[in-house]
Amino acid sequence: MAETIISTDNLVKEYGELKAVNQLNLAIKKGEVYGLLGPNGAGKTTTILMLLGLTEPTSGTAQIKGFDATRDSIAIKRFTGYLPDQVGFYSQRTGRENLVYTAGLNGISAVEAAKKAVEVVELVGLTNVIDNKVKTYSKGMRQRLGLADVLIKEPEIIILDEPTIGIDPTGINEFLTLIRGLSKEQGITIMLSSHLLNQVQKICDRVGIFVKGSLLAEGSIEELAAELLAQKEIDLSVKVKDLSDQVIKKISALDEVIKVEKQENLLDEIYQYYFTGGEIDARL
Ligand SMILES: Nc1ncnc2c1ncn2[C@@H]1O[C@H](COP(=O)(O)OP(=O)(O)OP(=O)(O)O)[C@@H](O)[C@H]1O
Repeated sequence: MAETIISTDNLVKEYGELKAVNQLNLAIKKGEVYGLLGPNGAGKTTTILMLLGLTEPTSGTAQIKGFDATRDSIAIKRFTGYLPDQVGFYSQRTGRENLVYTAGLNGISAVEAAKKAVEVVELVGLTNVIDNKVKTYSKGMRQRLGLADVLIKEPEIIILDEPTIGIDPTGINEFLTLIRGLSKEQGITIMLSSHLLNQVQKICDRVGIFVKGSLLAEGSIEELAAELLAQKEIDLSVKVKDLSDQVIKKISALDEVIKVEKQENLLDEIYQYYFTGGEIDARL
């Protein structure tokens, strides 16, 4: 069994009356891709900031590789890369210049940084544009450059906060594949936050469902689905405009759908679908 590399113990963060993070206990294993899944405001960013020692817990502790996040944050930064949701680059400088500059800030010599920059841009697929100014990069390319910026430090752990926001669908798939590859091919432990289940389920070994500062459930997507949905019929009501009989027929034909029932009133039409779980939303 792999060792625990990221952990929190009854971690709490309060902002006045608000409990942004409430008695959080996490244990993330070395080499895992772990997804913190929750809606906006659930406390994901606050948790990440506490893990990195960038904000102090109200109570409880956060540790990475046995180092306390509050007391030993400098040690943690040496082996942990952090990709925030908005990565700041000098837009008038090229990708290469930005990488070499931040590598210098991390104590890497100019010669070494120049060499490593070539390696990491190859890994993230930016070789062709590395000498273009960052202002010409798309959001997806900026995220890749952000990842290159993190990789240049050769981290053992990478923490990403909502890494796919603003990227187009093709870019999202490529970026997620890249992240998964880093974990599986290089053994890097990945923790990422997201509010999008379909993205988290694509790449994460385990997922923690985080709502209003608390972890509601945790496990692989298969375990969570089994636990939450097994043998349960879900009654789903959807308000729609101009839904044709043909679409209703198609929905009825899905394996998961037990019954489709149309209800009408004067103001709107409500369609109810009964299904046993699974990927109905993705397939609609
Ligand atoms: N510095 C702060 N001062 C006061 N309240 C804060 C502060 N930072 C976060 N909060 C509040 O704490 C709660 C959790 O915020 P957090 O940013 O951690 O959520 P999140 O899950 O990352 O959501 P999002 O994706 O929207 O950032 C929110 O209600 C937020 O308004």
